[in-house]
Amino acid sequence: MAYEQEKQVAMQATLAAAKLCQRVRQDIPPAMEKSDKSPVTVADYGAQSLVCKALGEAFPNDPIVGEEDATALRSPEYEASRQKVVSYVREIEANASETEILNWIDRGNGQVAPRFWTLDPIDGTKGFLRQDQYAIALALIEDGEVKVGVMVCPALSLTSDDPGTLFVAVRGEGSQMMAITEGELKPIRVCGVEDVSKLRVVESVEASHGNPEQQQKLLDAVGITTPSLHMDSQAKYGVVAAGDAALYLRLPSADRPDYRENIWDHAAGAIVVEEAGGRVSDMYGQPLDFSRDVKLRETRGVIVSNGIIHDRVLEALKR
Ligand SMILES: Nc1ncnc2c1ncn2[C@@H]1O[C@H](COP(=O)(O)OS(=O)(=O)O)[C@@H](OP(=O)(O)O)[C@H]1O
Ligand SMILES: [Mg+2]
Ligand SMILES: [Mg+2]
Ligand SMILES: [Mg+2]
Repeated sequence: MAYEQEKQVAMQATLAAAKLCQRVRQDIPPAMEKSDKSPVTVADYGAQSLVCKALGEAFPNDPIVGEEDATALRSPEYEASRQKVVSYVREIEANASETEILNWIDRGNGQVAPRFWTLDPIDGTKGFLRQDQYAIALALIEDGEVKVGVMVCPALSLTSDDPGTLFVAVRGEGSQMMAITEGELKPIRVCGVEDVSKLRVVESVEASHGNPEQQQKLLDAVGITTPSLHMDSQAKYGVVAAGDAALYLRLPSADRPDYRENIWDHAAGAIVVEEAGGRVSDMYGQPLDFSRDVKLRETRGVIVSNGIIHDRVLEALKR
């Protein structure tokens, strides 16, 4: 099977990161503020450290484009947070030094290349802080295409009482999911359409990450009457891939028309949905191009669907 080593390493690494995130969340972490005013926690740093360590060992030549870097954490001001990151990472990597742990985080400062990984160590940090949904999202991009994607959603329960679901996809080989404590992967498929009005839709929790008014107008135009589920992070892609929702809408925010999506916020989710039989595009039907830049410069809005209703949504958007 193609990319088998990449798939296994990515799964092990993101599961270790998920374990760290769950540990941090038991202790109710405070958030630090980044220069763009968005939150980051010791779990974001710890998760990035663990995933980058594993990838660096298995694939030393692959750059990693990660969301976080250790600059703030190295400053005297964040001494206490740094110590916490070190202590949580050492619960999993017992012999790691502080220098190693910070250097692993900074492995995520790689550049887009013909083959590279993109990592969101915690997607949905606000959800993580609220005790809601979040995801550890990792994808391999090669020759202009996402080839492997893994998302661990430690607070998402789809199969059993076990909270925690892992999604994984390899290009051309379908998508799978498993309950994280069970360890057995099962194929997943998007849902069909019997009655459009009853289709389930997922949207962001944070109103500013989309355009709730426009999204509601669009749903009215398509004829969907079921109230949307609001969920943080790429878990939204997971529920579409697993057939629990038919549509994920993310129209450009009216307050921030200049905002461009980051590749790590979509790459893993996109391949998981596509390989489950769904479709991912921008609001004009254009595919998302993860191979050029850290930002999806040409992408306006993101539409994720079971495939069947995609054109109907794009048509309604045109109108
Ligand atoms: N204005 C704007 N528009 C679109 N997207 C934005 C915007 N601001 C931030 N972000 C990114 O949203 C990521 C979380 O997305 P979600 O859809 O999960 O939002 S939410 O969790 O429901 O708030 C979040 O990812 P994380 O930083 O990893 O949490 C951000 O990268
Ligand atoms: Mg963030
Ligand atoms: Mg994110
Ligand atoms: Mg993040």
